[in-house]
Amino acid sequence: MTNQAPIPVIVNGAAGKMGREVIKAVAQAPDLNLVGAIDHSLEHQDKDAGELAGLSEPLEVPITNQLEPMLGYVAGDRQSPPGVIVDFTHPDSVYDNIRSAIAYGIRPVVGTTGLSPEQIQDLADFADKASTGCLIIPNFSIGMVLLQQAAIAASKYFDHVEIIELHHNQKADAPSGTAIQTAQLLGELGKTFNPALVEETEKLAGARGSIADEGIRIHSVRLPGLIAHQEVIFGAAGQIYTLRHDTSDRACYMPGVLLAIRKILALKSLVYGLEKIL
Ligand SMILES: NC(=O)C1=CN([C@@H]2O[C@H](COP(=O)(O)OP(=O)(O)OC[C@H]3O[C@@H](n4cnc5c(N)ncnc54)[C@H](OP(=O)(O)O)[C@@H]3O)[C@@H](O)[C@H]2O)C=CC1
Ligand SMILES: O=C(O)C1=N[C@H](C(=O)O)C[C@H](O)C1
Repeated sequence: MTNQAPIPVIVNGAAGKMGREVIKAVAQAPDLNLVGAIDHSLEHQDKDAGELAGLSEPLEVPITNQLEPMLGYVAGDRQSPPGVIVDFTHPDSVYDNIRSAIAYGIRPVVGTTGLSPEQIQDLADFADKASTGCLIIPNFSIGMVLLQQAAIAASKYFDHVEIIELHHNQKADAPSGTAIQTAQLLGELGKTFNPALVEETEKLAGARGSIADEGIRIHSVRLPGLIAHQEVIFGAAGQIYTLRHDTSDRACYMPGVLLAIRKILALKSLVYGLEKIL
């Protein structure tokens, strides 16, 4: 047991599916202190974050849509460790949210997907200049890290691979951040995947999915009833090797989110991917 003051945590996207889970997880962690809950939706302004998240007791933290005043308030508290903001918002807002947080010295733990490689590089440069930790984690579940590691191991032996990601149909971005990261991890091995055997014609545009930089095809499925699922399918003569990860509850992301909040205070730059902090 240490006597260290709890880490102040702000949740952005507090009324969303992930935001509500994060509020519950932070509220139950004795070394963390939920100090702010932000959501742009006017519907939820001034509601108690704990009650909105389904906790039986209020947390006395009202939802607000005022990001910058909240960042300023937490940055001004010199008695506590540096503040952390957890972002599960929207691809359209996440870049600006991260820049604002870093400008105030508040460490961003980012789950929101949809950032472009150029935006991530720009944020890495900004975090470097500010000597401020920033974590961008396309997938917080340990099962996905294990799937990706297994895919990296398999790719040594297979030259053909495609990815199918399946999500609920309220997801804004496609392909998923996780699928893009999985293709990047395989691409980093410097291998050319999927050498074409015939000239292919798409009779319907998109029939063969999108092609990530690494030549790996990604197919996106969106249906009600799904949460988040991914298959990485390797093929070779006479055999198929399939890796699959399924989520059945968003609670699966919370150990990774809490780990990221605790680890970010020791970082001075941007780190991408949960596997780098395990
Ligand atoms: N890294 C990971 O492990 C995971 C990442 N994700 C990603 O997290 C993001 C959020 O997912 P999810 O919770 O399912 O989505 P939701 O739509 O359920 O939640 C997003 C919330 O953020 C709000 N919001 C949108 N824009 C802003 C903004 N500019 N400022 C503050 N709040 C805003 C939304 O309000 P409104 O609905 O009114 O627009 C909503 O309440 C997605 O990018 C998703 O891909 C999801 C699961 C796991
Ligand atoms: O929107 C989601 O739900 C998810 N988004 C992330 C992604 O785009 O990879 C992580 C997980 O797949 C759930």
